[in-house]
Amino acid sequence: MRSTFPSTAVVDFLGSEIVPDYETAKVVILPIPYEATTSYRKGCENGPASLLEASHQLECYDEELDREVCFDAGIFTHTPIADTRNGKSVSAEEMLSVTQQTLKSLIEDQKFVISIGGEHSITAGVVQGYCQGYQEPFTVVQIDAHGDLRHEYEDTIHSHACVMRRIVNMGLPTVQVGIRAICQEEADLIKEKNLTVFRAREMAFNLDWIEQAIASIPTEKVFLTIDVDGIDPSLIPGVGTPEPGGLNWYSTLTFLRRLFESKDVIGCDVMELAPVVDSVVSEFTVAKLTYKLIGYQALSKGWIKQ
Ligand SMILES: N=C(N)NCCCCNCCCN
Ligand SMILES: [Mn+2]
Ligand SMILES: [Mn+2]
Repeated sequence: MRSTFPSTAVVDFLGSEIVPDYETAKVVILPIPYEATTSYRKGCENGPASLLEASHQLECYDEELDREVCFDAGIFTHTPIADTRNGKSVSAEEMLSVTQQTLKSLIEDQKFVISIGGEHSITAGVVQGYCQGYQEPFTVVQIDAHGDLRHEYEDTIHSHACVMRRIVNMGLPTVQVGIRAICQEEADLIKEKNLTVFRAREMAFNLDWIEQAIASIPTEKVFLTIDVDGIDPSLIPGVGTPEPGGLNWYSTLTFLRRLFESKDVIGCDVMELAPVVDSVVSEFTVAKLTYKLIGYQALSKGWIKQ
């Protein structure tokens, strides 16, 4: 029986029976159960454990890709870092530093890392790890309801509502998809810096948005950050700041498959899952989304076992 609250015990993605050694795994799932600045509904520090627990209900066989992707990829689940559960306090600086260092060393080991959060501010540390691990330029592609472009929010520049501003300030190109909630400051910044933003309202009536978004990415390498509130809250109600009018399931998958086949995706994160008591819809959907990312990467990198 599933307990009402996710336990803090670490469970492996998809279950321990299929877990490879670290050495043979191509994919590492990195849980980052950190929450400090969420502004509305709380609970994203429980996102990683609920996602991992829900992943045990996934079929290993991906019916779209016609294979048991987990055996092609080898998926190793890392121990959690920057864990704020049970009232533990972790400063933003500590979280960013441990996240960056952990990513850097996983990248050196040539792992494809999917970081799972936790609040979106973590992505600044993840991206810093990629800046250190990769010499070539890359674009940060963000799926999100929110622009996350404020300079600061509620007295901190490390708020989840500011993470893309941090990334823009790092000098990296960005492409934002699914955006439908921004403030005046963000609207001004988008115009001033001519940022590439695909707005959910326009995407709903423009079936060509997927090809336009791919074409707008200026580099071969991409880091993908998914704030799960970018997807419609009817599919993933377990988020802290829900916004109506989000991406639907098959448009999301079509976009992701095209992204992985046309670009070199160097890493991803899946952030802001905040499980709802007595419903497993959100965590199961996000676990499935995570497994689809692994499948599309396996396809694009040719990790196919016969
Ligand atoms: N990235 C996010 N989740 N951002 C949330 C921003 C919340 C804005 N509240 C505005 C209230 C103003 N009265
Ligand atoms: Mn968001
Ligand atoms: Mn966000």
